[in-house]
Amino acid sequence: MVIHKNGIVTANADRGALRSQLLSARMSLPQAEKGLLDARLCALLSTHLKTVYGGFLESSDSMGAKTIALYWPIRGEPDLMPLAHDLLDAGWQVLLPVVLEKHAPLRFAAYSSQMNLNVGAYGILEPDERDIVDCIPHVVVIPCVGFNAANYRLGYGGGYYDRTLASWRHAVADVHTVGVAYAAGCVDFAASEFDIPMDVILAV
Ligand SMILES: Nc1nc2c(c(=O)[nH]1)N(C=O)[C@@H](CNc1ccc(C(=O)N[C@@H](CCC(=O)O)C(=O)O)cc1)CN2
Ligand SMILES: Nc1ncnc2c1ncn2[C@@H]1O[C@H](COP(=O)(O)OP(=O)(O)OP(=O)(O)O)[C@@H](O)[C@H]1O
Repeated sequence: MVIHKNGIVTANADRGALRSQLLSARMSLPQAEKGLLDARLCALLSTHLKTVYGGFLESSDSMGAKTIALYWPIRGEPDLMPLAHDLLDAGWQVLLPVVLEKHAPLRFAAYSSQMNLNVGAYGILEPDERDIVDCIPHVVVIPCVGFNAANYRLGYGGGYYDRTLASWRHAVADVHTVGVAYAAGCVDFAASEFDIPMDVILAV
């Protein structure tokens, strides 16, 4: 048995039970509180990007614009889309995940402010597949249902981000992975064989 510090109790290695308890806790976060936390997380991510990349306006260099993969929020995930618009204004290319095929790596498509999004797999809004780009993003921001002290994350159990990062393994040193979560998502669990730790977890 594992007693997590936020009071959740699960059997050892029961990722499914942990996932569903974390999800119901996250979905019951009051809207007003969520709004404040999301604004803090946008500010934290923005500061982090400035620290790593030296200011938004230098997002273009001789190699072209910097690319960042965000996500369209579902199931009470932090909403970082307000930051997407600031990043676009500052010259970043913003990408969103597209599930073209189940049990396969994610693809990423260019997002722009006025675009219409389609309802994709799992009911998640995503850009049209004609906007898919083949590049590996400089930064991938990954929502976490839970995370542990060693920067491993728990997602929805599809293994999509793990498969995607594994598929970039030859270039993975160039991809900066940022897990984002609410602090209540910090729990103890053992990493599984496919789990790839995040470079950084930002939690509010
Ligand atoms: N906002 C957002 N978009 C994202 C992700 C994400 O984590 N967040 N993804 C990150 O991967 C991908 C979608 N991944 C998903 C994986 C599983 C389920 C899902 O509903 N799973 C079922 C159980 C799985 C099964 O047994 O087949 C469920 O929860 O009921 C949803 C999304 C791509 N887009
Ligand atoms: N690189 C990979 N190759 C093959 N299967 C993989 C790979 N990565 C993960 N999987 C499979 O995906 C399934 C889900 O993995 P896991 O529980 O780690 O998902 P998750 O990280 O919570 O989900 P997600 O990344 O979609 O948010 C597991 O059955 C695992 O075997």
